[in-house]
Amino acid sequence: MANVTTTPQASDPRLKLQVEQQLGDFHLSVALNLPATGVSGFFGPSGSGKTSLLRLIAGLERPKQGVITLGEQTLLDTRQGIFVPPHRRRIGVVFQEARLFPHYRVRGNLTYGMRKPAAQRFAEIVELLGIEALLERMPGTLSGGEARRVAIGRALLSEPQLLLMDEPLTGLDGARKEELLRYITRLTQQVDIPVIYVSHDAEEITAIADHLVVMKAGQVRASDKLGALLQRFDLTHELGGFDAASLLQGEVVAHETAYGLTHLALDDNYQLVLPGTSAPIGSHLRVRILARDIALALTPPANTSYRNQLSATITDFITLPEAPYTVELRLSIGRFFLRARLTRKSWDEMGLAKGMQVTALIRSVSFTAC
Ligand SMILES: Nc1ncnc2c1ncn2[C@@H]1O[C@H](COP(=O)(O)OP(=O)(O)OP(=O)(O)O)[C@@H](O)[C@H]1O
Repeated sequence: MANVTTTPQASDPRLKLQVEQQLGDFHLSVALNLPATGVSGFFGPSGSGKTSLLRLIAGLERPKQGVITLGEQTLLDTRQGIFVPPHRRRIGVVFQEARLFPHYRVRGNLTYGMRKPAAQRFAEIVELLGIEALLERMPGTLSGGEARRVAIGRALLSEPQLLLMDEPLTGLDGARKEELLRYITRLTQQVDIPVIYVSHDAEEITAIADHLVVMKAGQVRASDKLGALLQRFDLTHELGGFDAASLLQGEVVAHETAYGLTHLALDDNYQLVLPGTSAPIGSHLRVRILARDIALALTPPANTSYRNQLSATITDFITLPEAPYTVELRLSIGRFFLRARLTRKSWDEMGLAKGMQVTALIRSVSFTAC
């Protein structure tokens, strides 16, 4: 797909912002550098300031004080009196609700505001979002998920240099939510436009984000690669608590079709067995595993139904004050890291300690591809 931006080094921050804003009793105070590529998730509880921050980036609000730059371009500099209005920022915004024009067909909604070069990409984007069959329909006849897909298509066809998505799955039921999340994930992998994705749902954000910004009470609590933040004990509560998880990425190397299993190579030494996927051999896949779905053994057990037995080292552990009877562990598996959680009783009885070699036992069904 055509690239609407120049291709900066991945390490170059694309969006830099430093803003202060008072909204009634709420004070937003944020300094951030976000990467040029991939999906940056804004995550935090309701009222932490995610939407307010998004509105500042889009130019829908003008902060009292701050600087926002996107690549080489200054969008805001209050000291120099620079404020680029929203329609000149080339930032696509997808809100919680689709906000389509009710009297235009889907095709008209998509082409409204479409920049000329994007016309060649029309068919490609329509296909990517699976909305070919909807082009002649009126917005009022679309389901919630379909309308969101059209809204995403419209934002993309305006050739944005940055795409903002504010809780695009809100209000959809389980199946529709999963379907739209799949479309969005595929889209963000194929369209070379950085995305900021706002959500308060830990599972949703870990499925889609590459970089994560954790917001709390108008401030940035943490900002880093998602995989790195998921390993942090101090963010356990924020990032899912009981559902704390790790991510692993690898290459699909085999499908056991007779048993509905897929083999994923993390590197030359480590392979995972997962529920079967349709991902082609050679493609890369990201999988999520909950800390509570990992068991440990001191030696590799024989005759077990665990399909994954991985040699691991305990690199760190902690007992969190909110869960005194469990032990949170970090395991290294080659160059990869996994979170695990055991009862304190197992930890004591097995005589576990930092630096010990163990076998991590994981059922194949515990992995979710994302
Ligand atoms: N114009 C405004 N005037 C007064 N208070 C405001 C205004 N806009 C936002 N706020 C307050 O700022 C806080 C942050 O709101 P914001 O919508 O950014 O949070 P959020 O993290 O996106 O929450 P949610 O997940 O519920 O959408 C809230 O307490 C909200 O009531």
